[in-house]
Amino acid sequence: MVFDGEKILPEYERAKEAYAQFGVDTDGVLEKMKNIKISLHCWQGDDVTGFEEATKGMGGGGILATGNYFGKARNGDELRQDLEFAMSLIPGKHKVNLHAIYAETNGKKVDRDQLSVEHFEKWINWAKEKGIGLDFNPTFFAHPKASSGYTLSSKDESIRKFWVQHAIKSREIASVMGKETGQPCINNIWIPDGSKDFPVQRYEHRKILKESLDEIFDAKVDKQYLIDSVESKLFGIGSEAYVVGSHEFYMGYVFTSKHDIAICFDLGHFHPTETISDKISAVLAYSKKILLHLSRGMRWDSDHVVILNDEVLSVAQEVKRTNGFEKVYFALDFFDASINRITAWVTGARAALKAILFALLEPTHLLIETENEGNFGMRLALLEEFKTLPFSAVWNKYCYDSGVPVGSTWLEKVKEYEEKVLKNRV
Ligand SMILES: C[C@H](O)[C@H](O)[C@@H](O)C(=O)CO
Ligand SMILES: [Mn+2]
Repeated sequence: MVFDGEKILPEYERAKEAYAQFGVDTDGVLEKMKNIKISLHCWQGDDVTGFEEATKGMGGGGILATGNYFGKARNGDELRQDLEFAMSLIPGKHKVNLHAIYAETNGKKVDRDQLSVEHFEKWINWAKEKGIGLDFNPTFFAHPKASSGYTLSSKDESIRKFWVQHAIKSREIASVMGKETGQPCINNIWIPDGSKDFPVQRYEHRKILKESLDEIFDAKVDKQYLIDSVESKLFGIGSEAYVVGSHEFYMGYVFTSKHDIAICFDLGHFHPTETISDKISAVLAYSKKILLHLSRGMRWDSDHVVILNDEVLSVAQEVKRTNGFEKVYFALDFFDASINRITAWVTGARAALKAILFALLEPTHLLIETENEGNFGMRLALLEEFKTLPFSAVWNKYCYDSGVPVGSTWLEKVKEYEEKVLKNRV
């Protein structure tokens, strides 16, 4: 299929008219898309391995990338090269999300409680050069001090202190990343703490976690460019019965903390029939910020590649309908090692952007009118009609304007990259 200006532009003009009939200004929506940022998670590029020699491939903490597709990035340069290539296929200017295990320490063993900004210099310089923002995550898994299943909620004071120190260091690193790139850096805390079978002491660990979080957030770190967030989970591999940092735990924590902390909702971290979309307006009634980890739960797994499914669409619609684009931050979180990793990134990012564009193109004002009139039949019928407006012509225009491949043509570029670059990584 060939996509060029001669095809894209007239199709867009027709789509523009179709949307205008419902009072939607497509040019205005495309302008808004320029401000939409998705944080691209670096860990899809190497199956969450990281660069620490001592813990490489240690896994643990419920994090498990399955599959053995060739060509995964083996070091910082390869990972940055792959990210750059993926970003060249994704419309818009986005961010990159790092984990502490992606520190570059020049072959020196630096334990996580000793990490500092110098170990992320290459990432920061690269981000500045590309004009992209960075986000950050302390890594509480794949480490001998996490092998008991408890980190920040550990009863062993030396273990707990180690992880508190790691979290404080991470906040310091994120704060500098934000300042250096001139864009807020979100430092997200997710811990794997929990147990396989039913514990009898649920409260004790939660009390300890609360104390650890207080210590972490009480530490004086410049917050001008730093956004703190905490992420809950329902269960993980090895923590099927009990997760210390549950949804209720963190909701209570962020709403009662004296510090400004965002809650992170991972789409794969809830009961299979529970939706994030309904939580957005509930939380925005109390909080100014939400971080979303866009993922796709599949039975026991929470980390499949994002696709344009009902839930991702509903999430984007809720953000639009609550006027929440300034308050909700979008990040990707999945890891699939069974397919080309660039394909995974690009598919997920393009799906998320499609959902956001679709939501922005919604004639919401008409839906509100019918709802206020109590005409719910009309609301339902309009929602169905809007699904077949010529969305794809606007999406193609967005890709075209952004200078990235239109339609499925990006897959040819991935094939070339696979041949030229990925196949040489043995
Ligand atoms: C690697 C990430 O931090 C991790 O996926 C976390 O965000 C999560 O969702 C764990 O299930
Ligand atoms: Mn997550």
